[in-house]
Amino acid sequence: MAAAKKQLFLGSFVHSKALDKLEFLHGAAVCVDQSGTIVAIERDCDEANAIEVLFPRLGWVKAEVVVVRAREGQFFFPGFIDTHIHAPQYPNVGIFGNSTLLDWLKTYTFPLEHSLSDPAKARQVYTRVIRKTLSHGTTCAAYFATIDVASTNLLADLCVAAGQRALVGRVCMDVQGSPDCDYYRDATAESALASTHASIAHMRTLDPTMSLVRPILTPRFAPACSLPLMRALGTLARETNLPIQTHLSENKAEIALVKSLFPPATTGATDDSYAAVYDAMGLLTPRTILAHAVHLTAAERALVVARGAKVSHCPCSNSALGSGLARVRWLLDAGVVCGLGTDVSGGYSASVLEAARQAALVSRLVGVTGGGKGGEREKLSVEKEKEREKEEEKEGERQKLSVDEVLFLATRGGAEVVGLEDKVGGFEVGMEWDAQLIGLGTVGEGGEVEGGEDDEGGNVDVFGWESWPERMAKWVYNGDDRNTKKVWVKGRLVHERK
Ligand SMILES: O=c1[nH]c(=O)c2nc[nH]c2[nH]1
Repeated sequence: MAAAKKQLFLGSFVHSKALDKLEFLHGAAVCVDQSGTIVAIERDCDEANAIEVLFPRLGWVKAEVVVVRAREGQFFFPGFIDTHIHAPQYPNVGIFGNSTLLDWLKTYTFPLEHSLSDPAKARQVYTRVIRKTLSHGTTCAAYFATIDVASTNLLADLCVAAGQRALVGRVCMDVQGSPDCDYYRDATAESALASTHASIAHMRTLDPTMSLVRPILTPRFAPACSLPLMRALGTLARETNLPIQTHLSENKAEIALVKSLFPPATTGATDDSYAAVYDAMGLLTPRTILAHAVHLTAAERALVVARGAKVSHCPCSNSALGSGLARVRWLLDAGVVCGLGTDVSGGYSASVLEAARQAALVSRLVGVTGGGKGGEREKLSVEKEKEREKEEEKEGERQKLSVDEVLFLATRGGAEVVGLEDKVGGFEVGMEWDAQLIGLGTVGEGGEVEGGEDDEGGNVDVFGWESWPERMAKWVYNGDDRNTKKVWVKGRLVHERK
């Protein structure tokens, strides 16, 4: 369902123009037609100008247009794209104890996912996770559901009803005892495939033009999938052009497990790396989303680039489960397209803004732990050692992701990861109006927050002397859903903070 009316948005607009460059448009106008498409963007244009100049150009009549104004200090920003989130795990956010990936799956995750074959529970959880993510400005999410077809289909139904753009994947996992999920798995590769077809068919009927919701093939991760299942999903991807999502190289024990389960002689892979297993199964495509990619080797990175597969960087989860520090600059340097994932509930928050904040912070740690290089260190003379230290310091600095960069990953980068870069992620004529209205707190002369001491600005206080880049930094490092005043998808208002 799109916007029913023509809309004129007025005020400040901020979006990414390049990885390291936010663009600020102040006193601007954006026209959005009934289909939710941006049809005009005009700088230095107030309401009177828009009516006088833009409307005749568009053949619009004033009476048919709804006007939405950003107040002084507020700004429109593209909706966030969560490139990796497990909808059924939402009730577990923040609950992970001291576990690491494989024991976390067994202790916390599989029992919860299994329980969502209860339709009432699935409805409760999925309704909540959609509302929660919309309230944080997530206009598009790549969701893992569960192995249950009915509740996966329900997730897709609820996304359409709530107006959230989504890729919805029925999880495929047919391996017995690896890792320890006999009660929660597909009985065979054939039944996994049949269930996948059933949920694809449902989504094709639900949204035939895939204007909001589309299916995505979802082999959970190599240790939970048989070779016949992975091979069949690779073939299906080739035949249908459907996107794929899976996990790659998240945790060292997982990587060791993959090496032991899939020696190259069994897969026909060129080497024993994790990425090579997926490649041999036809699962590395330009439409593949690889979550985590924390411990990739240089050869795996080159393979990912060669296949055009994309990476979902999940810093909250990587830190919570102690998986490691993903080297995002190292990935970007090689041309890997990256976006951000909350990875609920390995990740403790459903907020992409939190993921952006953690991406910035983790990149600073990558910088001080060897510039993303690692490995054996050659012994050098004192002089040469000093030179090396200087070089490493410089390289460490370069690992840091700026505010502009993490906001790019949260929007434009994410759009490319989910294959929607022509539609969403920025404000351009021809793109769709997936946007959020952000409001920060304005501190008055007496130190009070204008509009009242309620949650007007949430955790962000703006004193008025900050530059716009500084306001963006305050938002990234201190903002939350209290700053997300309104959210639109395809021109439709899907969330409003009361
Ligand atoms: O962060 C993760 N969450 C999961 O649910 C999962 N399954 C396999 N590997 C995984 N990693």
